[in-house]
Amino acid sequence: MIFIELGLAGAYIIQPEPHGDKRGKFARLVCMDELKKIGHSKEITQVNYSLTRKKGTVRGMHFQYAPAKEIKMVKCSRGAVFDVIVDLRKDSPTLLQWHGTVLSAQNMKMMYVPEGFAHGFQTLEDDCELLYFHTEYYSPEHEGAFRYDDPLMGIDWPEEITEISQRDNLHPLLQEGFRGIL
Ligand SMILES: Cc1cn([C@H]2C[C@H](O)[C@@H](COP(=O)(O)OP(=O)(O)O[C@H]3O[C@@H](C)C(=O)[C@@H](O)[C@H]3O)O2)c(=O)[nH]c1=O
Repeated sequence: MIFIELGLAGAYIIQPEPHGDKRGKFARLVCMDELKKIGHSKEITQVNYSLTRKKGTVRGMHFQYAPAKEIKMVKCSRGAVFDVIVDLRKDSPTLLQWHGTVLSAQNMKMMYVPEGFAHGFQTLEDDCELLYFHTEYYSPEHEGAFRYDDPLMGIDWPEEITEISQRDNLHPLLQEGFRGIL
């Protein structure tokens, strides 16, 4: 398991190191012992799954406020997605900066999303499956979100947007002068 530091402090790409043989592959995806290397000690409370049917679909941008703020690790287990995180941490020198990486079943990469970050993705193929490993329980009353096309961060989605939930389409833009969360 390799941890690749991103320009947004505390965020990583986790690169699993699969063992291959003629049957296929075996890989560890989450290992609390290895995660200590990046200072991670919180337990995983939930593992969630999503299937997105259509190429070009966007889901996001989502986060949870304190006291339900969470770390999540995101893995694409089928297909390929452009996965995006946005730094929303108050006083962070990279506040409102975003990072996007292709996660695919093939490359096995996982996004390590720290607390205080928003997350979203766009599918690059039909029928994409994601697995999420969370450190907090789902808490609708602490959910936060903003629009995927918020000009404050100007995420450069790689594909034409073909599908988005009504809820995601109605999220507000972040206010001018937004100072972050946490
Ligand atoms: C996120 C979530 C949703 N739900 C329910 C609420 C709703 O009825 C249904 C679908 O929820 P949503 O429309 O919010 O699903 P979705 O838009 O896929 O939400 C996900 O988006 C990506 C970008 C993330 O980062 C995830 O953490 C999560 O927020 O599932 C849960 O029961 N538990 C959960 O943890």
